[in-house]
Amino acid sequence: MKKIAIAGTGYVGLVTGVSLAEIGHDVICVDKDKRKIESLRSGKTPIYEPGLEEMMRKNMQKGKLFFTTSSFVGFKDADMIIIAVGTPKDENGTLDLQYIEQAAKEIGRNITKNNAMIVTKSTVPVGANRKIKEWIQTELKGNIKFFIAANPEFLRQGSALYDTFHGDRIIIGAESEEALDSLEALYQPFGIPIMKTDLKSAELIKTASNAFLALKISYANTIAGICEQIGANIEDVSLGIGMDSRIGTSFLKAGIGFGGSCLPKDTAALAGLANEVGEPAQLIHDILEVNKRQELSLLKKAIHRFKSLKGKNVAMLGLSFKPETDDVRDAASLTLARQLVMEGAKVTAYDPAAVENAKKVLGDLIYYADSIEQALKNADLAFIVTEWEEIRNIRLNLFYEWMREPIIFDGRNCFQLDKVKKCPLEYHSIGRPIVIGNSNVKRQLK
Ligand SMILES: NC(=O)C1=CN([C@@H]2O[C@H](COP(=O)(O)OP(=O)(O)OC[C@H]3O[C@@H](n4cnc5c(N)ncnc54)[C@H](O)[C@@H]3O)[C@@H](O)[C@H]2O)C=CC1
Ligand SMILES: O=C(O)[C@H]1O[C@H](OP(=O)(O)OP(=O)(O)OC[C@H]2O[C@@H](n3ccc(=O)[nH]c3=O)[C@H](O)[C@@H]2O)[C@H](O)[C@@H](O)[C@@H]1O
Repeated sequence: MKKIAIAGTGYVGLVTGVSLAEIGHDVICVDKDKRKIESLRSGKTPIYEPGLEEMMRKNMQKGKLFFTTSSFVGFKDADMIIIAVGTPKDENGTLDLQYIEQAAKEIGRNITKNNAMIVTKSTVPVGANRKIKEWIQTELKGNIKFFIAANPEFLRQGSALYDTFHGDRIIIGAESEEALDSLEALYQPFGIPIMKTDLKSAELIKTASNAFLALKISYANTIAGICEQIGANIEDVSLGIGMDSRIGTSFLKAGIGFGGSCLPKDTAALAGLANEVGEPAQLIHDILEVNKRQELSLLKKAIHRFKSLKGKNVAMLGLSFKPETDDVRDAASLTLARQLVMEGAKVTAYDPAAVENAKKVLGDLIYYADSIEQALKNADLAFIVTEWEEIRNIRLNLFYEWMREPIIFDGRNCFQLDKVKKCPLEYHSIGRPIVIGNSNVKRQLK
């Protein structure tokens, strides 16, 4: 078994570290963030990810998994170091490599083992692994040989552990056969198909994959717009398109747009790369344009419906960029909340996991509720932004019971239209006809 160090204990680093410990390696996770490391040492994961905390504690108890803030302690005698630090968007929309550079230099200063493998899991622009090699080399003491490899990560937040053990493929890119073979051996126990390639191809596979997923969503959202104009139903249209096995049904779900820390950022990075190398790539720019419009499409419908939202009590159900995560990075909820407030609305939001993170971004711009009921009480209209199970399972009559006016703008098409029709609701969704439900309504919809 190898001694493996991980730089960065975010979604990717922590899940990777826990999973490698689970298959028997000795893992030490290094992070600059003292609070995170303290929390991890006490057995608490700072992120919400199903099954992760239990597996982490088990491996800590077995003595297979450690956490430190010290690069020296983490990297000094590691056989392999996996870089999993963040690569956020910089002000030009490209991937910011400052944390990668710091980590690479710390690795260079601290590695002692000859033939150590330095593996980059963070999503990086094409060419970054070459830079990583140079950054390590500038700091190396003595004549230590090391290998670099690109090993992009494809896990999804909310199902990160499941994806690590059941992913579709593992991509490894390296300059030498030795490095490729060593990584192949590491990943064989996961029983997932492994593809070996060169460094640049591995790097490009990552951003091109995320941009393709984003493309499918923007395509579905574009078709949803057409559905609204002609009175068709996007749910059926997407299903019908996706039943062609060459297309596939996944990632064709129309909604309020894609968010999260990766799809928007990686699509922008790919568009940036195309610009940089002088390759026309309007298609990739359009993916982002469609998404920007989509985030505000429901708001437009609400403004059209009410003429003005000034003074309206608006309930917002869901803040995270998708269910089963507390992450609000690039979530549609943020754009929508800000815009609603600009329109003069009073917004009260509920989310089962993401309120604390949303508060860090939105502060007291909006109100936060402890329950769906509290958010909906006396609301003039409600937006559904994230399809948490709890939200999908609301008994439809409760909208009527709790809200001042049961008028819903559903950004995730949570409810079937024939069920809505039986309830006293006004229901607007994405790519489907507006439904004015059962007229057995005590209050007249204004
Ligand atoms: N979140 C996701 O679902 C996925 C993310 N990725 C990519 O993986 C990378 C990491 O993403 P996340 O885990 O979401 O990031 P994150 O922001 O959750 O975590 C990054 C961690 O790195 C730490 N860090 C920064 N500089 C450091 C250094 N020099 N040494 C040690 N630790 C350092 C930070 O304190 C932070 O805890 C990004 O490039 C991202 O694009 C790839 C696939 C999935
Ligand atoms: O590089 C990354 O970080 C990861 O980015 C995405 O994973 P993630 O951001 O966790 O979330 P997704 O499940 O892809 O959802 C992204 C957004 O698209 C939206 N979406 C997804 C699917 C769909 O059909 N329609 C749709 O609007 C979701 O609501 C969400 O806002 C990819 O799915 C992962 O493979 C990749 O590893």
